[in-house]
Amino acid sequence: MKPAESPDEAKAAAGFLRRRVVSVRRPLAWVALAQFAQAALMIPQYGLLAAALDRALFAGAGLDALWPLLAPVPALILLRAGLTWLAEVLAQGAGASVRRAVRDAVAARMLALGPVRLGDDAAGGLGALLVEGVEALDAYYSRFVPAMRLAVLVPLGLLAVVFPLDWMSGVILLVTAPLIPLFMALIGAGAERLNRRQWAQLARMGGHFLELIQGLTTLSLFNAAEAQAGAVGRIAEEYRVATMAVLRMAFLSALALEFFATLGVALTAVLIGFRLLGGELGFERGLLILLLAPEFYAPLRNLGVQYHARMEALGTAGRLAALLDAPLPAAPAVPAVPPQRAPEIVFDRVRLEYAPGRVGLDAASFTLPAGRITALVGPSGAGKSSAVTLLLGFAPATAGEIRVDGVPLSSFVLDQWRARIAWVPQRPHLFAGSVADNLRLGCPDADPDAMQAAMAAVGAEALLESLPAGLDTRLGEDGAGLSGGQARLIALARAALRPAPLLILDEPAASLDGESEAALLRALPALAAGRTVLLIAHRPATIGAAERRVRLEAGRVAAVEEEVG
Ligand SMILES: Nc1ncnc2c1ncn2[C@@H]1O[C@H](COP(=O)(O)OP(=O)(O)OP(=O)(O)O)[C@@H](O)[C@H]1O
Repeated sequence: MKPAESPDEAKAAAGFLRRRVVSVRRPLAWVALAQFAQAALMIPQYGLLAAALDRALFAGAGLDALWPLLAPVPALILLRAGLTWLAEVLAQGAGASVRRAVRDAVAARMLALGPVRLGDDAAGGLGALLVEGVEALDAYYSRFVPAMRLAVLVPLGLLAVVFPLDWMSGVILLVTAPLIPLFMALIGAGAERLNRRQWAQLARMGGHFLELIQGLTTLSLFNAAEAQAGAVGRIAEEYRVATMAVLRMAFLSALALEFFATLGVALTAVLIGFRLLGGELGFERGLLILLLAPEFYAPLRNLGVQYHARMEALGTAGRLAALLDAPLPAAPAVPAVPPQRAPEIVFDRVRLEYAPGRVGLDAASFTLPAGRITALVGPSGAGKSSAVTLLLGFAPATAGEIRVDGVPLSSFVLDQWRARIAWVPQRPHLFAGSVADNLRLGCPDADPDAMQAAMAAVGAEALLESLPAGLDTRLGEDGAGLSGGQARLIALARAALRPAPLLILDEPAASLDGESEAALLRALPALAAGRTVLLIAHRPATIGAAERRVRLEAGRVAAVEEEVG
């Protein structure tokens, strides 16, 4: 996804943030109430202090006379502290709940879109979006939204108190207050653009870092690690420049806010001072207004401080909105039930065009007969994986149709259809966890006996014996701790364990030694029993294990060979 730059995308970002306020409306209402109550208690607190000082200074009152005025003050301070704490806890809860909901939604969307539709996004960029991007939303909901409400409620409330006390001070507050939001809005537009740029740099840097880590071996071997590290360094420098621009803007706006707020307080103080001297205003009243004046500007200044939270959230919301609004594969109007038994699959003049000019399959017609092993063969780029991409529902056919027992593939609900498929991709992924955890992905309620049988079925008994804790052996991320061939054997056992009538194997013997390959090929008929098998194969031995061979060339079927006898 590109950085959110156009006005439409900026609007989508703001809409995205607003829509989510609704989901935390209740806790945020409580936050506003607690904060407003906390601010309201300031009035009796300062009122009592002003009265006590007035009596002490001008009426010579002793501690006995002042005691009833001062006694409630500590209780008011404690109560205000309690309310501040409560508002903070509630605000943090609201922020956390939005983050959780957005992360769940983004993760679900990524799963629903699948690898082909997500293809434009570098993994690092998506990772940054899920982690830092969602994190940036927190302060918007836990700080900015409450600050915005308080910036309206408290000044209005205080004006209602100050006007009856002294209309002149009321007018000064009323006139100077709008200058702060006005100035904020003026610099806001520039800050928004800078924040989006900063975010785009961060996503780019994430992508480069991930590539650097994933490709470390290749880069070291080609002596290119330094060049790549240099590229990361350059991007980090660009990120620093973008960040400094954001900070400069933040400091500039803070300076302006402080200036206007201080000016307002100073103006109020000077006018109160003159009128105190002239005897036009009582001391108690003047002092109370003077104590309240900074509190009048405080929520507005706080809003200015929290404004960068909005900018930061807007910087990532555009990308989150684009991801969450990306069109999902259309669900069938009248879903069909996918087959329970080995199906016959027909590709009927199927075309897959990933993007204009990027053709994976071109009017390809072939059949995978029910219960038999069909090999898709052909040179690299011929369209073999594209056929699998279509079967797995990661992309829809651009033209033509795939039928499963005569029913169009598009009439199945994707999840239900995928539940009927056992798949071993070219580079199978193993997750951090035990071997058993990885096997159970294929069949969640498989018991240890079934798992051992599955390992035996793919000729992996020797591997199982060599693992220090057998099925309970812990694996690192992406099967770290296993060789490529060992990881493939576990992925094959995972597919063997899955009770699915369609088995798709993408070059199953890749990275296996001769002995393991022979064991796997011996096990293949048992593995394939009762299933329709699609085998992508390059190696002659693997191709030989198939009963039918469909040769693809440049996305088209070049030949179909049937085993005789
Ligand atoms: N996600 C994608 N986006 C754009 N083009 C793609 C994508 N995946 C594959 N292609 C293109 O589609 C064509 C067929 O690729 P495919 O991966 O299906 O070939 P293959 O026969 O499986 O090759 P190999 O044996 O190397 O795996 C290629 O020209 C490839 O560049």
